[in-house]
Amino acid sequence: MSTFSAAAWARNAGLYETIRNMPFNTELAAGTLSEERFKHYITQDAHYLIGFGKGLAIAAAKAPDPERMVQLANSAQGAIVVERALHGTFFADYGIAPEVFEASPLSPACHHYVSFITATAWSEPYEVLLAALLPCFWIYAEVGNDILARAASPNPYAAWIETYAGEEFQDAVKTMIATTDEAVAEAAPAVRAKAHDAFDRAVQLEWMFWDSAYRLETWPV
Ligand SMILES: Cc1ncc(CO)c(N)n1
Repeated sequence: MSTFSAAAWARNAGLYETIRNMPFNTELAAGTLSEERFKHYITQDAHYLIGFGKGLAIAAAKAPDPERMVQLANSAQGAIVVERALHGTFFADYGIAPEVFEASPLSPACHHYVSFITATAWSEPYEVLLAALLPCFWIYAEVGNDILARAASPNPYAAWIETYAGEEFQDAVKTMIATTDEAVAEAAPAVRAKAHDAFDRAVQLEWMFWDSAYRLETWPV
């Protein structure tokens, strides 16, 4: 049987192609993405990263051995470090005041994604939780590399691109893939099937997150 990650990626290869060609990512690479759309994105992403960090911290608590605990706890910290960077430099550069951020609601797509992660974190076993968190790493590593390869230079979004195409993030992703494969390899078939469902759902939610930023999504009522 192939590794979980190879099977999961193969199931989502078509959707990954769709994601990398989304207007948000194409325009970000070209440097033509509107500031309004990028601001919507980083505001929602700051909200998202707090939920993502919480999911990773719960995964750390569920980990079967101290090595994995430390790794996942470090990733939880990493998510908050990126969130702080958004809050610091990015919010300052784009004129997003802290109180404006505090008062901003999660968009429907962000709310859905964070709710999915926290529900999975509290209700599902370790293997399924890792599978739900893996696309957040893996899709960004692939999209980051893909955008870097075709990015216009200079690009107003260079700092964002470097975060995800950078070696530190790329290494964290490789470790997360290995950790997920190791966990799912020992899981019962029913758990492996749930892990696939969680991975597929997270890839869909990644698409929805970028799409919602592009549409400047708000609550309809
Ligand atoms: C929505 C989303 N998914 C994944 C990442 C990468 O951690 C991010 N910053 N935001």
